[in-house]
Amino acid sequence: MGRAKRGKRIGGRRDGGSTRPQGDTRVDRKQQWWLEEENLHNARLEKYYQEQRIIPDGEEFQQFLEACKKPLPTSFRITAGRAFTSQILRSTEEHIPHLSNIEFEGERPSPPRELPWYPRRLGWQFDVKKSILRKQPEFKSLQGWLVHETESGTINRQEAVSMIPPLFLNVQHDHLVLDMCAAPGSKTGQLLEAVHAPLLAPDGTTPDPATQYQAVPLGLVIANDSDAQRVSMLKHQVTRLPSPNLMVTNCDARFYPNITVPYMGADGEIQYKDVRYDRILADVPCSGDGTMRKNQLIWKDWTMANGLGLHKMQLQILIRAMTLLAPGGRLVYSTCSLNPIENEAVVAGALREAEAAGWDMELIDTMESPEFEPFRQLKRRPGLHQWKVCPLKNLGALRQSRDKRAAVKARAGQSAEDEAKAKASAAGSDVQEGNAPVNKVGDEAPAATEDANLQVEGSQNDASSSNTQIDWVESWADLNAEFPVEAKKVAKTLWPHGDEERLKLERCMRVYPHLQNTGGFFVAVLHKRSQGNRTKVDGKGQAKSETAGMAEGIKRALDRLDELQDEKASKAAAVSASESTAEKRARSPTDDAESESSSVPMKKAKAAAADESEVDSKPGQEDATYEFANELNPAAFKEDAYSYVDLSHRETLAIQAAYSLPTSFIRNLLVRNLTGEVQRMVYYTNPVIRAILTQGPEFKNARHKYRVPVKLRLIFSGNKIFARQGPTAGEERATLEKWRIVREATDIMKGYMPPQRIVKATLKELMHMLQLNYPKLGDIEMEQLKERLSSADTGSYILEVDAGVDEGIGARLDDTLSLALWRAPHSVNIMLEKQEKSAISFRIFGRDVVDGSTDRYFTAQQKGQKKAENALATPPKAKSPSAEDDEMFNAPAPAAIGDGANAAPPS
Ligand SMILES: C[S@@+](CC[C@H](N)C(=O)[O-])C[C@H]1O[C@@H](n2cnc3c(N)ncnc32)[C@H](O)[C@@H]1O
Repeated sequence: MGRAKRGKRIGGRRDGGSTRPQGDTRVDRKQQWWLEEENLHNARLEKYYQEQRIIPDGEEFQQFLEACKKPLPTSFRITAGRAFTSQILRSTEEHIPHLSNIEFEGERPSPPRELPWYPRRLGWQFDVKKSILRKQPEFKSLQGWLVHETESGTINRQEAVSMIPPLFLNVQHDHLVLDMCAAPGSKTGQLLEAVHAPLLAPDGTTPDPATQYQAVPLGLVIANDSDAQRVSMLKHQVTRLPSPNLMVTNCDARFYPNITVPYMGADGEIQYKDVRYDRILADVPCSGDGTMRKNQLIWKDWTMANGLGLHKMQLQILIRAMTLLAPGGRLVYSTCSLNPIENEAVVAGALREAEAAGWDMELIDTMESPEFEPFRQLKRRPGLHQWKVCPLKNLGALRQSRDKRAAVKARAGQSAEDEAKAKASAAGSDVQEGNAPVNKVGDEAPAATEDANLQVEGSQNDASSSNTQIDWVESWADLNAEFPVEAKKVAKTLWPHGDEERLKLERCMRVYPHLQNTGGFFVAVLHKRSQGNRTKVDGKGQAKSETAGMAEGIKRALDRLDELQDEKASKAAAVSASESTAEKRARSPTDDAESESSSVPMKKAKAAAADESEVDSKPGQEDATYEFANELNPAAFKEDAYSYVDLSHRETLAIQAAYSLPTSFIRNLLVRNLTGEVQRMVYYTNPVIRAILTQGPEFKNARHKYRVPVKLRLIFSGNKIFARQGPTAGEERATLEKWRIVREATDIMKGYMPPQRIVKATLKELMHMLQLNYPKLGDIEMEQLKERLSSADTGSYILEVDAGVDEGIGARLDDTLSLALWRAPHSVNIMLEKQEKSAISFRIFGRDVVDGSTDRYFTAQQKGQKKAENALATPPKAKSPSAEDDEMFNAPAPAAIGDGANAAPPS
């Protein structure tokens, strides 16, 4: 029973969003409990942290407790590096004067204020009651704006403290990043944004705005979570920020698999190596007591056992992270718990393990390093050198039971002796054994059974329990001396070892609620200096690890492999053109091998890597279906295949020709079927992901025709790029009409569009198009615009609006705006959902100019009908994790979000 409960807690810890599906009755329980303020008290929790001395006893500890009992302010961050980033920042600032000095029902709510430690003014926080948001007009309008922008992905609701760990990773364009415990994905969002647009340069200065944003950077983010349900929330969250640089996996972080890739170093040789990451985030499952301001049930449910039960798993995850980190790489370990057992004890345990393994790991001093200068204003306390341990939740019961047994034993011994003496004195003769009424030892005293555990746990769970005594144990040796059987199950790493100063644990960061009105958090930033004696060597004597900055070597190797493939293909084409069938038959079978002679070491390395493949194969499996591949996998895993497109397929060639795309681009087009045929939706990934998915032994191996990355349990990758238009009865469409560029691909395609496929528009023309929403060509009243659009062929375009100001219409655009445009035979459409068009209109024109009446997809009636249809067709979905539980960010009526903008527009 106890174990099941703990398991649930691990998977269910929430941070930056809730996991609870709509209609979950636990939400009601929470709300009910929330209202009773006297519940915000837990004598054991308070005593535990007082005795741990996480904060000096006295006045400050009281301030800490008071802050823990106040509701958490709302915070959000503005998506960095996108076309509208500066516009959103300006809108946020423009709201402030309107929200200052407002009095409502006797209160003066405070306007949003920036988080002083968040770089480039992109983090914000405010503290306003829901009743004010609903009724007070200016705050109501702020809420409407936040709803629009959150849905558009330009604003992200996130707890302020949860924004800290990714900041200290300072992710750059070429970083290989692993987010080990990623769901629901608030921090993954930050990491992904940073790969596209780093918040800071590597030295902590502001990056050059001209090069800050890259649509397809070299690096990648792998977001992983072991909980299948939470992984689907993660997928939902990250697809708000479409990226070709993301993979989502579903593995246990403690055993996160090695990913093997080709790598070309300075010597020009291609070797196969295991990926070692430049940046790793281990935001591990924890007891979550730092979130008590948001999740007030913590006051009720907290027990010491929560942290104890998680310590071992946290340590295992951190050690795996250290293993997977590239020398020169950086790792952040974080929890939203205040408990040293889950924090300093884990970091110290892992550092000791690293020392033993010969890895040069150290904690980074974030106060000293100039790179972290921008975060100086983050108020924090140093990590602890000392903490206390109560290693067993039932220690009191064990002691009682032991003492009782000893007493019984003593009594039994005493009475036997007394009786013997009495008998001896009465009879004056020898005592006859067996006559004495000796109790069986242990009859009365319960042993240390589960029942005993449960009894004690029950009393500990009671938040109002007056029994606050905590049975601290000085050291593991003391526990072993007292209870050797139990001690064997307890990790020695729970206790300080006396080396905490040497390990510089003070460099860890503790953020407390009272310091700057936030939740509580723990963050440790670690650095790996050099590879020690644990460097793995494969059968060929090649080092399998690599220093930071691997992405470039992977790309170089992939380019060379592509070249070799092209050479081979053109040779084969030349041979088949010039040779007769008879000559072909006579041709030496070694010719093909010779054509690759320059890559002999590579072939050997590939063979060696293929031998390491973990997936089984049996003869005859080549023809098996994808379902069969699932049977190979013990844990059920259903995902469609990932195949890069067949370069010689008719549709691939047609897309390539229609959009004049280089082969190097086309190679990165991905489809979700076994054959690589281009059928309905085409995705795009960056080359490093292609290297992982096509060149690793799992995928190279001929046995794995299924192209389902079973070992990695890949759940999601690829940015939608082309969508096939609906079938046209009886006629073949021209390619440009058939393959539409989807809106998520605008940034990727911008740099590749032929000039004739870019349509320029002024701010006034943009306004006109938004007003018409989905105009027939004949409805366009601006003659030049009408002419430009009418003379364009049907198909996909990028509509480009230059930055500028048009005072006549009250418009201002800070950065060039690019939007996907579809030119149908009789109409044009900006490929955005109506809500997004409204959001853009607000940003540029300060008001919503979009005419809803011509919206063909989202009229109120259709919305209602669609919702009803969906409800019948599909089980209820979990809410967006970023929006749940937060009225501020919830649309009053559910918005029709879905494939609308990407649905095939009528021709
Ligand atoms: C603190 S939450 C992560 C929050 C997330 N980083 C964010 O910012 O949204 C911890 C996550 O770890 C996951 N988890 C628990 N055990 C795990 C394991 N052994 N391997 C990987 N993930 C695990 C849980 O499912 C949970 O989603």
